[in-house]
Amino acid sequence: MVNVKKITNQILTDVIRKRPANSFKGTYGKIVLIGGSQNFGGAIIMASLAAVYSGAGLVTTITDPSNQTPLHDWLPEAMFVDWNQFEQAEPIIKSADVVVIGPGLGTDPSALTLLTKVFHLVESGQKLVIDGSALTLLASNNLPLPKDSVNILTPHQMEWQRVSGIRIADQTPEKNQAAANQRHAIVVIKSHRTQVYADNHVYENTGGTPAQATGGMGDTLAGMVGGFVAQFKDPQKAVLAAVYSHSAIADKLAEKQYVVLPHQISEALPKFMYKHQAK
Ligand SMILES: NC(=O)C1=CN([C@@H]2O[C@H](COP(=O)(O)OP(=O)(O)OC[C@H]3O[C@@H](n4cnc5c(N)ncnc54)[C@H](O)[C@@H]3O)[C@@H](O)[C@H]2O)[C@@H](O)CC1
Ligand SMILES: Nc1ncnc2c1ncn2[C@@H]1O[C@H](COP(=O)(O)OP(=O)(O)O)[C@@H](O)[C@H]1O
Ligand SMILES: [Mg+2]
Repeated sequence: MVNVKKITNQILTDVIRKRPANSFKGTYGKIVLIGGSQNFGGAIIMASLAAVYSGAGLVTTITDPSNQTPLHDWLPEAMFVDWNQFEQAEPIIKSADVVVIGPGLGTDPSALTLLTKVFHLVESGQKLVIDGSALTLLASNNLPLPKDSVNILTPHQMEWQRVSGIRIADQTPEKNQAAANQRHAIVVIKSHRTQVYADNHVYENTGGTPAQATGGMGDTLAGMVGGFVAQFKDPQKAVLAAVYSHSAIADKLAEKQYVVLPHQISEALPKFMYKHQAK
């Protein structure tokens, strides 16, 4: 039997450090987010919002040009690169600490081309968060994961079924762990009680509310995971802290509202992280 450990609020002070006085934006990581087709622009905007509001030092969003103006309306802090201009995107991807790919990426041939290029570009020392359409493309094209990066997959149960071949009804901790180990990846399987598979350990979240069941909630988590791993040393713990924070903020908001909007989670992050940073 696999031992499933609970993720509790202890993870917050373990991970969220007090910012050293002698620091600058470079201290908090360079992150690139790739996604947002013409129809799914909101997904990459929500993910980018989460990355900036969780404290990532420098954020660049590589997306369809139709998203430039709404991105900057929501988030002047993010830089924009047109995903059709790969020669501009390439050096930015190469120099990133963290790459998040997939929110609203879509699954057309140009999305697959972009995903494949990114998989070839990422190197050791980089962290790669693979979410949404990127997971669907990975599964339908049988793409091998990049070898050298730290790979973090954030599927919901159906995306995990596509990636692993394990049907939702059969997604037991034993089977999930074997599939995560085989991929040498940190896997966040999202559901009403999200589980994290990392380095032969299994963790289960203790928070979360049906008020979170709204489009964009996972895009927001992908941006948070990116923001946390960009800043905090241990990628596994950073992922656990992001998963916990995402639902803890939602639980708090849901005490007084029927539905929690993804951008409200991002907006609450700076105060939440301030409150729960290491003393
Ligand atoms: N505003 C936007 O631009 C939005 C864009 N989105 C993007 O749309 C693309 C497609 O993602 P979707 O997830 O919507 O579509 P998918 O088709 O990939 O997955 C949804 C399917 O999975 C099933 N499913 C089973 N268990 C589930 C679970 N625990 N959680 C969620 N679904 C489960 C659903 O019933 C549904 O049939 C992604 O790139 C995503 O990032 C979505 O995030 C929605 C919002
Ligand atoms: N009933 C629920 N209880 C707790 N968390 C939920 C519930 N429904 C959805 N969530 C959370 O919302 C997020 C949904 O992710 P995902 O399906 O990828 O959304 P999207 O792709 O629309 O952004 C996950 O983090 C999941 O854990
Ligand atoms: Mg999703």
